[in-house]
Amino acid sequence: MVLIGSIRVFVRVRPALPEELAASINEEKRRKKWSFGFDNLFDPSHSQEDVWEAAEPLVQCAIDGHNTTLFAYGQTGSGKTHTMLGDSGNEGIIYRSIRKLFGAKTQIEELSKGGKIVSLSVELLEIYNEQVRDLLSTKAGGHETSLKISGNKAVGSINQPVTNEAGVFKILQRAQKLRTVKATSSNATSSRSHFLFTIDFCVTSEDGTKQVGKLNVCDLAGSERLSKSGANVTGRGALLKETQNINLSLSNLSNVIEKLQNGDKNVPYRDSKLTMLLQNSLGGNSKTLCIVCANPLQTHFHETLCSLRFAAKINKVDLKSVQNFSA
Ligand SMILES: Nc1ncnc2c1ncn2[C@@H]1O[C@H](COP(=O)(O)OP(=O)(O)OP(=O)(O)O)[C@@H](O)[C@H]1O
Repeated sequence: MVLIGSIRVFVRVRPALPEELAASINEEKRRKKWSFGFDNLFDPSHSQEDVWEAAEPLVQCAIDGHNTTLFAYGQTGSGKTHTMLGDSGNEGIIYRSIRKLFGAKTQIEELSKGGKIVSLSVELLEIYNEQVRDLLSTKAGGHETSLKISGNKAVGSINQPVTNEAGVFKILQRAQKLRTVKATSSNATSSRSHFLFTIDFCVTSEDGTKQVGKLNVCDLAGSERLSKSGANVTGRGALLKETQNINLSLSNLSNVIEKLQNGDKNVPYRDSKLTMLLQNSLGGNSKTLCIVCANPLQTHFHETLCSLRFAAKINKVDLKSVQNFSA
């Protein structure tokens, strides 16, 4: 993959889950076809390893000193958390990125050659109901405190220096437990917040020159129609507010990317916390990969089509590399 230009888009259609299989048998096939162009398409037979192999060059870009962002977008329950975080034994992109950095024949060793000093630090934030929270806070209830943003930084957030794989895994696992997750009508463990994992690199040469790079990996909260989430039911006001906030910030993200693609000077970064924090990592010389996740069932056809339209909007590819998708 040649990493020139701005945004790459992969689409990943997850397999039907055992409990969904029975429901999908009687689904009527649609006749109408839509065609979209993407950089990569993963069907249900593709593994975490396959997705990692395609995403790895982007992680390498961060190590080489670029501001790089990978984010997962899609309907609730479509496989974003599975793709970005995964489970032990079936790890997703964040865990594999850390292994790439610190594992055998490490990138860190490579970077440290010739007396260079490599320092790394990790930041873990969630954006819940348009409030930025620090998942690395160790104060009791500290992760529920809302942080202000100045420029594109969460004021007072912890940048935890890290030196080894085990250390990063430990803080990541703790942060995952603190993340706001709730049951919705579509997903028993739905992430109700955007999860932002950032690793900063700084390589200082003997003459004092510094090379910095940043890798952001975001597991975004799932988009969902109010009726499907069950949020419009009386007494579920909190869920309604969450769903509205999630949808609003995802539509702001889409607007920002569209304006960047069009070369517009007025990019509405300040319209949501997510785009404020990602301001320096979208556009310009940054490298961005969006993994659009999709549910394979016909019942979710409209949501899948919306996600694919979002993907098509941000991924203006030339027709030579078009792959077809029909739903
Ligand atoms: N490629 C896959 N292979 C097998 N199972 C998968 C795959 N992708 C997702 N799943 C399973 O599907 C379910 C929903 O996935 P996941 O929680 O990752 O969705 P999500 O998009 O993060 O949802 P939300 O936005 O509600 O948090 C989980 O049980 C997950 O293990």
